[in-house]
Amino acid sequence: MAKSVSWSLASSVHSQLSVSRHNHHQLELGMRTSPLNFVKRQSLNSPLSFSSSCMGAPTPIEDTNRHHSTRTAAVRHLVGSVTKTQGLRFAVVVARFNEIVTKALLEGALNTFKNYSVQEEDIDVVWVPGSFEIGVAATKLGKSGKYNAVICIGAVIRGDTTHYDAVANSAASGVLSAGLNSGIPCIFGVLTCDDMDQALNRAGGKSGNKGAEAALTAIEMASLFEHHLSS
Ligand SMILES: Nc1c(NC[C@H](O)[C@H](O)[C@H](O)CO)[nH]c(=O)[nH]c1=O
Ligand SMILES: CC(=O)[C@@H](O)COP(=O)(O)O
Repeated sequence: MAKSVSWSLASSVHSQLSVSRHNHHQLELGMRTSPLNFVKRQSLNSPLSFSSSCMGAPTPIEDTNRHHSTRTAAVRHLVGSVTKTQGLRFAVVVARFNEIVTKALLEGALNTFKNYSVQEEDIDVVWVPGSFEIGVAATKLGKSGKYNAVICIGAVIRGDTTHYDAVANSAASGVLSAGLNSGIPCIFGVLTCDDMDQALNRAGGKSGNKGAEAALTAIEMASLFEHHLSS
């Protein structure tokens, strides 16, 4: 049986995960300049080159981290692959409240699925009135057994009262509970913003598209569960 051993992880899985996710984002935006350019170029050429599915000779990523590294063949690192998407199924729960924002987030998510070869017939989009309702729908979808991951999209924008805090906190804990109770990754793609400008900037504006990032997270988690954590 093939063992899931990564040779290239050095100081921490988490640090490279964040670098890699950032890379995918940058890849979409076409930006390649960064102090971490060398490491990033590795991942740009070979998405998730540290992935458990990529065996072989140590990579330059490892060499750059030699002093922090505790490389050993006995340690297994299990990481989802964003390139192994075949057969993965996703549900996207979208809140209609602040629809101008949530539609743009959804579009970002669907574009990412397309870019990573997730088939349209493997995606269901489920609409709910507001972010408060996302959790219960995500729980139902997660428990249905039909999906490898559920993406939750909403936009909570601060008003004059404390209502914002109630809706934002409920949305976050609802999505968290949905994942924990269903055992299916439920991804938090709910914006919590002070004003509409902040929200639009994160829905395809100058701060990127959080829906696209949520979709990439969903793919990675779906792959992790399907290829490494299923019993
Ligand atoms: N104010 C926002 C809401 N409010 C609506 C609630 O989510 C919910 O639908 C209602 O309280 C009925 O249960 N929803 C958002 O998504 N964003 C907001 O800014
Ligand atoms: C999420 C919200 O808080 C918002 O729509 C409600 O606004 P307000 O606090 O002015 O009632």
